[in-house]
Amino acid sequence: MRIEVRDASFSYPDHKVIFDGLSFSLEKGEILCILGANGAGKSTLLNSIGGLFQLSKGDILFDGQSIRSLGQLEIAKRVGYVPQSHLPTFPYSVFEFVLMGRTPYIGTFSSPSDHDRAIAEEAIETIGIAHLKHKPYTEISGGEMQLAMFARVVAQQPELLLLDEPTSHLDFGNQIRTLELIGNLSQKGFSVIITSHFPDHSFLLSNKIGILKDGRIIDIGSVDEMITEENMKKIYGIDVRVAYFEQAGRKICVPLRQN
Ligand SMILES: Nc1ncnc2c1ncn2[C@@H]1O[C@H](COP(=O)(O)OP(=O)(O)OP(=O)(O)O)[C@@H](O)[C@H]1O
Repeated sequence: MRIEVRDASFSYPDHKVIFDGLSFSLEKGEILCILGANGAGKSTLLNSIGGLFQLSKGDILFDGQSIRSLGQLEIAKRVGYVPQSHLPTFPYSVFEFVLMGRTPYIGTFSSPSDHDRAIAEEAIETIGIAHLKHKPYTEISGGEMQLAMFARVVAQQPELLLLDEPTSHLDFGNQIRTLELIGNLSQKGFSVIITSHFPDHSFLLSNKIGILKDGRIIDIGSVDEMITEENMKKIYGIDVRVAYFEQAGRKICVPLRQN
């Protein structure tokens, strides 16, 4: 699905403007990684693209159609959202939680079909959490919850994935496996918008980068163009080195000692 954000602005009810006049687009199968300091407005932007927050100005278009004209069910089928974190309320099993990803496809008075169950099983296998399947969702760790949310969104089979720091609770291995999975999903045609606090991860995803600062996308471009020592200083206020690391066969971005 092609996504276009057109002259978008957003303010919370306290009238604080979070972003103003944002415009960018994303083609089907592309990954856009939004970088920005704490409080820059990354989550607010994802919530707006997912139709959870209403823009104060401008528009968001899915394949040329304004999300204002799409119903909640249509958006729920097309957009999969993995928030930064959430509080579990009911002790569903992990399997039941993942199966909920099928909700937009199940009629109000119907139950999940064998097909829905098979898709949930497959998503659980893909994410590698089969060992958690029967555990209550309220009794798993933060990282396991993040993986379960990822499985749920994979079961949902949306066209656009909105991932708010999807690796923030994950161990070193699961971070890399999740990034690879995101890369595979984009190759299958999923469009992905991801926020991250790890510029180095961008070199593993080789995606498009947008920098959100002072309520604007100050620049958008390829990883090589955007992950530079100057830009990292501009966003995070620290000195970093960006260099080609031969043994890894890729560029890396590492912070320097600041004093
Ligand atoms: N419900 C709200 N009402 C008013 N202001 C809010 C609300 N939620 C967030 N904000 C403010 O909006 C700004 C952007 O918040 P947002 O969560 O989008 O930032 P972020 O870039 O995702 O931050 P982080 O990297 O810390 O997760 C912040 O200054 C925050 O304090």
